[in-house]
Amino acid sequence: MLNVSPQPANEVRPDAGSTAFLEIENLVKAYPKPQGGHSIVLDHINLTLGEQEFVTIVGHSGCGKSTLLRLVAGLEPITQGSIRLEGQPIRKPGSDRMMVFQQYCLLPWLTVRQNIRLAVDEVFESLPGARKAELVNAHLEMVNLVAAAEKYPDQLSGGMKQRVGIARALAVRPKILLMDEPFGALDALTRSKLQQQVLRIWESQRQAVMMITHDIDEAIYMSDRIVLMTNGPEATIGEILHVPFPHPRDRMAIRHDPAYQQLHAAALDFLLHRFDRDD
Ligand SMILES: Nc1ncnc2c1ncn2[C@@H]1O[C@H](COP(=O)(O)OP(=O)(O)OP(=O)(O)O)[C@@H](O)[C@H]1O
Repeated sequence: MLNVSPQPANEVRPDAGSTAFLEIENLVKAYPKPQGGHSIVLDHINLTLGEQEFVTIVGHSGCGKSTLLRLVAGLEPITQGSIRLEGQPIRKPGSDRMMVFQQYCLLPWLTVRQNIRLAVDEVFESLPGARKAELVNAHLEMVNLVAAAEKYPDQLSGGMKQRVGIARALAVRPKILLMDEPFGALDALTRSKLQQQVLRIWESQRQAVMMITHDIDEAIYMSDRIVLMTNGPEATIGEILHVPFPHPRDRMAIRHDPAYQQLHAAALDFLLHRFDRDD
């Protein structure tokens, strides 16, 4: 039987074959309280990601998952500790770290093509126009949106909007893709199709991904490691589950593997028994 036993949370290693790429070390994030003092949201987070690794972050609502992603994106200052990408401390946002949000954040007055082109224009300012157009076309194709390229966001379904968001993020060739519940607003069927589509893209062009999800099946299907966070305040990494299935993955085939059931049970046990939460 495959080993899915959790790694101790503070001995986090990238997968074999990957180099240490993103390093989060003793990361603390605190926010000031209105009545004075601080509330610590994230407490001593240690995590290392390989440059081709797909990691999911799972934890109860409010534990600080989005905060962690925003810190990696450089959207907020860290309180203590460090985050380094290829050895360089992250201090501000950059096109090497692109975010995809649950709510699609497309500009409604621009077409699908223009939404993607805008990002390409901003990041590859000096690239010839024809080359930028090629990049946009390649990414429209990647997410099967060529036929919808001249449509506006309000003419698209939720799944199509999210595909635009993903194409826009990938078109600027980030070193790491940060996804905050990217399928959270979609119906089950669209969600399942888009999970598969994103996984196929990732399998063909491997890059570092950090993705937040509340869905254990999604985490097992898509990621190499599942980072389970303890409850907030002062949340930290409680456990990390290694997903042993090689890529490309077949959703139905892995579901029948005993290791799948074991992983599922381990994640549920963590969330429901060891770090339960009454909302
Ligand atoms: N700018 C801020 N100022 C003060 N507190 C904040 C700020 N941003 C987030 N928090 C607090 O940090 C905690 C973690 O929030 P965060 O959104 O990161 O959690 P989450 O795990 O992503 O939640 P969910 O799963 O519901 O999206 C919450 O208690 C939240 O109220």
